[in-house]
Amino acid sequence: MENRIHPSILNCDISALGSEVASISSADAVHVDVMDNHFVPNLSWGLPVVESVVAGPLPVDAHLMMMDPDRWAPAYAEAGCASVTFHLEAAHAPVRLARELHRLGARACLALKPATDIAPVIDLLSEFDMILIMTVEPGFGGQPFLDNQLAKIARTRRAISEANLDVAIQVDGGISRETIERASEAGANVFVAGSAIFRSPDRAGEIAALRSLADHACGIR
Ligand SMILES: O=C(CO)[C@H](O)[C@H](O)COP(=O)(O)O
Ligand SMILES: [Fe+2]
Repeated sequence: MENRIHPSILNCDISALGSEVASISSADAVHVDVMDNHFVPNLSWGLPVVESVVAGPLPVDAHLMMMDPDRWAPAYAEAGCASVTFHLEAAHAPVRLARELHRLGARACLALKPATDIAPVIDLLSEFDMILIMTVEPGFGGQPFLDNQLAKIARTRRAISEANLDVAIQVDGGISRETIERASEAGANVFVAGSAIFRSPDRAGEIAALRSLADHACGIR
């Protein structure tokens, strides 16, 4: 499975959104964090900002950290996001919502906070294109990677292989040159990195370095 790098623009310079996104054009998609100050203790932006990122050069991976995604997530698919990620902890009917996102032409992704077990949703994996295993508590960029999520990544990858499914595993939070190999070895293949990329003076170089480390760690050369 191909490794993908999705820079998070959470801590980019929003006053220069166009050139900030252009600076990561070698990435596979741009990860846009939507926070509602209820599901997480932080507020970022909503649909109008996401729509302006959709108008840019990269596919948009929308990470919705919000209550009641059943009500709000379909609008992000309608806006043209390539994938829409909602949290299991906040969803009322995750399967119905995944099917609705697919009907609207987006990929559907299910996110789990660090304390949420994958076991109760193993039988639902076939409904999703991607599972997001949070490697920090959602809400803020720049937090340290939680190694205690590696076993969950490995369990999820095993379950996907055993069911012979083609489901990506995304990791988000604390991904850097120091941590990406561990996540890749455990079975992740889509890597969100915010501060590691946006704090780098050479963003294209950082994206290439992360991709290369992930490729080597899982055996792609
Ligand atoms: O979802 C998120 C936070 O809830 C962000 O995508 C994530 O934190 C990225 O930032 P960093 O790479 O700096 O940890
Ligand atoms: Fe995120």
